Amino acid sequence: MNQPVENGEFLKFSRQQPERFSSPSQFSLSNGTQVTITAPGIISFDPGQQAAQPTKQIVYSCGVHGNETAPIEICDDLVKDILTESLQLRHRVLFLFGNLPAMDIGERFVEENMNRLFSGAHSEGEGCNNAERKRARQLEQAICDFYAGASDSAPRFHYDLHTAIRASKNEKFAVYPYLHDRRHSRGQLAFLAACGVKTILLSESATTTFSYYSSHQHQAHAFTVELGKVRPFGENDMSRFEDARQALTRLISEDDYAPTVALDELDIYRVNQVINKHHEDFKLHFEDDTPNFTDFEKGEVFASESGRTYQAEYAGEAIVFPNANVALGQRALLTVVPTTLDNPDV
Ligand SMILES: O=C(O)CCC(=O)N[C@@H](CCC(=O)O)C(=O)O
Ligand SMILES: [Zn+2]
Repeated sequence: MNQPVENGEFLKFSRQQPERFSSPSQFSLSNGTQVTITAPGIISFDPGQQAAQPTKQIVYSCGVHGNETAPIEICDDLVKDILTESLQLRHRVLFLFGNLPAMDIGERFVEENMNRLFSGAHSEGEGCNNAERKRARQLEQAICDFYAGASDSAPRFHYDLHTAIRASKNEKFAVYPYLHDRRHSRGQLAFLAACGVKTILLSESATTTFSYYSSHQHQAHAFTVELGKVRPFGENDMSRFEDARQALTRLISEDDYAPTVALDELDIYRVNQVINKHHEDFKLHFEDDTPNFTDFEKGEVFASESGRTYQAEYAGEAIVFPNANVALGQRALLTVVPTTLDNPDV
């Protein structure tokens, strides 16, 4: 059957003519790849007879924040390459283009930060069923259905691709969600390093982010991956994303892409403080253009609000994702301190 996505322009049609994908559809490419479109921005591929044994189950998500465009462009290109058969897959892969309305207005979100709505947070609180909550539910369901489509023993992966709001001393970095009783994976650190991501933040608490959802609910190897800085569509220097593009391509198209890394090549931090905003007068005590990973002296004040100040507990404690302009109750700042990973899993 002819494939109904001309020139592989799945993202373009998802944004401009979402009604084309208002009911689920399936079709096959001439190379045997089976395509399933569940909704605008949600498309999965199964290489069928061409699949490696064992197959991996890989999720690439992007645009959970609508203005983080470089990962959207990378995923758009990969989907086009698969649909036009210039890329042959060896593994099952699901692409999720998260927040289409926010992409259209070039903003992080429309009503609510979608990356605080997973693991059931979309259904908490009264009477709020906005588009971002519905989409978070739909994205969770897409992941459930996708992982259910292969044996439980097929390893699961989810890379939730972002770019950061501000400049960063370490341009590319990843958040490794809290693993509870599971061990960190050396192979995953090597894959991230191949993407150019050599700074890793080990989270030490449950969150309502997308990557934590896949990690905790589905035991996936899952990460929030920050590939650079937020820029409008068309204004990214894509040469800065070339390593990531190549590694993401190789993972889905090679039987067993298994890069290696020496742990001492990595900068590993653990999250020390998760500072939430509780009052409207919350303010940061450093300049707006202070880059991520700027470190502070012990006792220096990071932020304050009515009744509280937040300060460095360690010499060299560094800031990540500072943002005073978040909703009450949400994270306004992470602080991190260097650590080591003594005994990672394979
Ligand atoms: O640069 C910023 O302030 C935000 C960039 C971003 O969207 N980061 C993610 C991190 C999610 C995580 O902690 O795993 C977010 O804030 O949602
Ligand atoms: Zn983001």
